[in-house]
Amino acid sequence: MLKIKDVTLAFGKNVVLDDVNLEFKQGEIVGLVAPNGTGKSTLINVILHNLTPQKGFVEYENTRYQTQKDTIKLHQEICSFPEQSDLFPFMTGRDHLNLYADLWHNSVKSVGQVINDLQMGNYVDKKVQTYSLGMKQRLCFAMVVATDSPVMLLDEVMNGLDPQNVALISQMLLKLKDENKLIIMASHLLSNLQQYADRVLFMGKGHIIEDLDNKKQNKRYLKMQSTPETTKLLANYDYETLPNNLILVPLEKIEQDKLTQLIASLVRADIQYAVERIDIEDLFNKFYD
Ligand SMILES: Nc1ncnc2c1ncn2[C@@H]1O[C@H](COP(=O)(O)OP(=O)(O)OP(=O)(O)O)[C@@H](O)[C@H]1O
Repeated sequence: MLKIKDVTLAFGKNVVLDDVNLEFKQGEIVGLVAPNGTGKSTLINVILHNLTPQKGFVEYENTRYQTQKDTIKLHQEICSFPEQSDLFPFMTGRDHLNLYADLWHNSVKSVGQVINDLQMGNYVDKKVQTYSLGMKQRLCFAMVVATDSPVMLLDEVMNGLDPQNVALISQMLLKLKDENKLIIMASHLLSNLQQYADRVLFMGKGHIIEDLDNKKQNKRYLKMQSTPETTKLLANYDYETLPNNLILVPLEKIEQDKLTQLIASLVRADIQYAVERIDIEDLFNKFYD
């Protein structure tokens, strides 16, 4: 179990984390979602001990960052996504993977398997200086996988990837979850996160403003754009309008007859609608006006 206990971190007067408490379990994919500059990377840096909070602590499997020995132990268990600028241009991708596997004493997962899983065979033996942005990004992710560490912190792992690579990495994340890894990832790719995240933490003003169980979003809504015509049709219904002008009508509150009537009037007026769950993008619009 990874615990964040009473953590407060401020840069001068800018309180980025204000008494934050969180617990994370193995086998969980957790998305960190918030607008730019809210504190996602700061939270990841606190977990890594790159930043020391003014108050509170981080604890993993009953160990805190107290002594140098603790820090070494925790850094064997937690691996973060490297920056592309950390790569060595004159080394090959395979050299990087071997380096990370060695540093984290991974003797279980073979580097060959990681290369196969991430379809890197055709370029992994070339020097990194010949790689495109997307190839480097895939290598950085593969380096984390090669550590086989139980906790993986991924800050913007999908940046710069084409849809096929996004799908490949998403598939790999599910495999890692099956291997009982705890994966915490900051991402702005909300529809992608929705496909596999177990939990989504929305951050704002120093706090976790919503801790969403993404697997239990069963409620369905009738969704449509807000226009004078739709608001007139909905005059006798309960609904909410998000800042992006999307109307959400909760279906659980409408009787069957009234719903049939409403849908018939939407069809007659040629108004586009959908019946869906509330998605992460809708919630983003709701929370960040
Ligand atoms: N080293 C630092 N010194 C001073 N302020 C900092 C420092 N690092 C981050 N901040 C501030 O902390 C706040 C949170 O930044 P952080 O990088 O954690 O946001 P983020 O949610 O990860 O943003 P993004 O989506 O842009 O990556 C911002 O106001 C930022 O300016």
